Amino acid sequence: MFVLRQCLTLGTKSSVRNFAAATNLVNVKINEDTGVVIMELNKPPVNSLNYELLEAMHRTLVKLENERCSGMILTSSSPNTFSAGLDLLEMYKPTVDKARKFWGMLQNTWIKLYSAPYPTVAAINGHSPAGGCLLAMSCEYRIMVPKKKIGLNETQLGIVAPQWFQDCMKNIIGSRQAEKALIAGTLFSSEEAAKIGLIDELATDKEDLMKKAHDFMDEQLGLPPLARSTVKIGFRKDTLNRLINSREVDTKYFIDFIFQPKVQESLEMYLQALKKK
Ligand SMILES: CC/C=C\C/C=C\C/C=C\C=C\CC(=O)SCCNC(=O)CCNC(=O)[C@H](O)C(C)(C)COP(=O)(O)OP(=O)(O)OC[C@H]1O[C@@H](n2cnc3c(N)ncnc32)[C@H](O)[C@@H]1OP(=O)(O)O
Repeated sequence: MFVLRQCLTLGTKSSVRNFAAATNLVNVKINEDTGVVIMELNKPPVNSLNYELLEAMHRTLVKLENERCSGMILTSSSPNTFSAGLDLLEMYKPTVDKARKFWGMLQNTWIKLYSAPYPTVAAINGHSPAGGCLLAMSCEYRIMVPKKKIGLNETQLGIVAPQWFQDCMKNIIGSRQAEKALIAGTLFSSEEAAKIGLIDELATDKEDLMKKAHDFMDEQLGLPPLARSTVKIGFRKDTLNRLINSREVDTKYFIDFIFQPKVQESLEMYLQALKKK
């Protein structure tokens, strides 16, 4: 399998097809021999997750259900950032309708990604705060380049990571570590994240990152797919159902929370600080 993949990636026999996407916010390539898909987030400069990017991801995930997709590697085209998390502009002075639509699409995308039956790997080639960390945590396996930051830093911004973000972290690093990290809003270095198990492997550089992602995929493709996915969904169903059964309440929390004047003030200050950097 490894040799076959090397031949394919080195281009001796090009069987990689661009997956027709309605936008260029995600670049999607499917290897027609192995069925492995690479989904590259492509919203410069930092892949902040606005409605349009989430919608493009969601549409791709739906489309993959009807393709011969055997696995998916999620990565980013940005040189420095995997994803900067939710687009703060979606939360800063939106209309209620816009905020509701945005949150609904975030929920849709997360449900699809978290419940994908095929193996999913986050090839984290840059910083991955907040919603970026959520995307990475929703994959089954995480590999990260050195000296970048990852974590649910919401508390530090004066906002609260939603319950399902928190659940994802708890499922990966355990309740005690997650409680400490969430209360403090810790952003871990790649090296620290590897120590506590928030990421599974450290890569030496971007080339090594993709090699390791394909290695993990090769291992998974050797397993009986139905047994594999049944176990995966068994582990994830409580977390999934917790959101699925309370989507409306979760949306109401979000709307009530972001429309508080203090939260809007914090967002404004944070946005200004980011612009001044
Ligand atoms: C009871 C409670 C119930 C329910 C919960 C209710 C509410 C919860 C609500 C929200 C949950 C939110 C989760 C989130 O994801 S919030 C987003 C958090 N993200 C961050 O804190 C990251 C911010 N960005 C950075 O730290 C950096 O940009 C970086 C490290 C990712 C990359 O650094 P660089 O130096 O490479 O790039 P910059 O110069 O900083 O940025 C370039 C450019 O991009 C703009 N930008 C950055 N991040 C965002 C973002 N998240 N949204 C929008 N825009 C962003 C930045 O301002 C720069 O813009 P300009 O080029 O200056 O115009």
